[in-house]
Amino acid sequence: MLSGIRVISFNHFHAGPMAAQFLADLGADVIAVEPVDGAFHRNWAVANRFVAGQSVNLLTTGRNKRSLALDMKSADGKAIARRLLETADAVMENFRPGAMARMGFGYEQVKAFNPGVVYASVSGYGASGPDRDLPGQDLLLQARSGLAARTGRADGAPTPTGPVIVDQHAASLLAMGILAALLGRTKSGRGCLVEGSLLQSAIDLQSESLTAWLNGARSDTPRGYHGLASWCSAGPSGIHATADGFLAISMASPADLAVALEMPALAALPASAGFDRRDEITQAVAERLAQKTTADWLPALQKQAIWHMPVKDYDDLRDDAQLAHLGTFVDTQGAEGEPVTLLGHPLRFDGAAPPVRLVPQKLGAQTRDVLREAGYDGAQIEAFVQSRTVGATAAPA
Ligand SMILES: CC(C)(COP(=O)(O)OP(=O)(O)OC[C@H]1O[C@@H](n2cnc3c(N)ncnc32)[C@H](O)[C@@H]1OP(=O)(O)O)[C@@H](O)C(=O)NCCC(=O)NCCSC(=O)C(=O)O
Repeated sequence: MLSGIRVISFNHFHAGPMAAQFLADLGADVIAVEPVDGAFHRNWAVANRFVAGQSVNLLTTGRNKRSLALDMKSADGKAIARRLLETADAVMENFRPGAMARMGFGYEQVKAFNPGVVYASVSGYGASGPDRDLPGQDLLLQARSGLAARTGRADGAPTPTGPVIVDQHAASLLAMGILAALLGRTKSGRGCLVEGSLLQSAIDLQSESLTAWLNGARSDTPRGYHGLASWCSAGPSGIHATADGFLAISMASPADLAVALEMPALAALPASAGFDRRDEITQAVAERLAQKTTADWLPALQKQAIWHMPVKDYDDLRDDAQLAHLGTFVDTQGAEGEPVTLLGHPLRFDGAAPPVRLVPQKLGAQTRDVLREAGYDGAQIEAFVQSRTVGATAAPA
């Protein structure tokens, strides 16, 4: 779909590499440029988090990309980068604001020699403003944005929602922005600067609850599902313990619950009681659910068409027939032939998910190929390797 589109990705950590991977999955030629010692996300893992010699972070975001190791602070590295960037449809980076410009390749600098370029940046807090230089990291932004304060148990401490969800959303938004800019360019001929931030991603994740709050809705419950979304979720929406596990119940009317859970006291209540008497209903339902196992409850909940779901953990996901049907997990071979399991691309096009064309590559695996394509000859490339301007893992051709 994006075949013929060249993306030069200067990303590290999660948000930038993940956004680049979306484009790579869709067929773009994504060249991931890393320092000659490797980017943080390639190297960041204590020993037991390396899978088959590669960091989990690289396995997560390295799919379908070519790897170029390049010292962007050396004169030769800058010359190579310049040559590559002249051919770029899109450039991506997620360093702190100003880092790319210091290396000579900020938006204005690249636009001067590649006027049609789409240039995409993710920062922690925005490219300008009082907090622009703060380190941007998922957990910090969950704390900063209200997400942690509103999540967790109602009576517990602020709780992050899970690993790197803010980065993941920032990546999706950035990929969407890049695609829109590329599409716009086909009509106008002009490129543009696309900027995202983890802060705005974290805010965007809370669009429903925050919009309600901004418009006057308040909850007595500081945290938990009702603290986060009380304005649109009636009791007993939430996760409740059964005798042997947990069940999510969502948006059920008291009358339906009365039948499914055999709670006659609920039968006469109007649907609005789910809001007006939420705490009372929630407590009663929680007590009732705890009396039987999850499996015991399922037939009645299904019969009454109550929206429900047993809470699953990762072990369950591997055996989930629907996920398998969707091709969610891709068992393949890593860069050295070792067995690895990757996540597949989450969208389908004409019924099929984009394939894994390239597993996450060793650092600099395509350095020589990319430099040859850029017009350098074998002797020049080996001289760059010797001087550590580039890092290359493949044998000289
Ligand atoms: C993640 C960061 C806090 C990491 O900060 P730092 O490690 O201090 O890196 P900085 O971005 O400040 O600077 C990167 C430096 O690397 C240099 N650099 C980069 N690429 C190269 C190459 N190829 N060659 C030579 N030097 C290079 C670049 O010039 C900068 O140098 P100098 O100019 O000399 O400084 C920040 O990058 C950041 O806030 N990024 C924006 C938000 C974001 O996407 N965060 C990732 C979240 S991941 C996450 O939340 C998670 O995984 O969990």
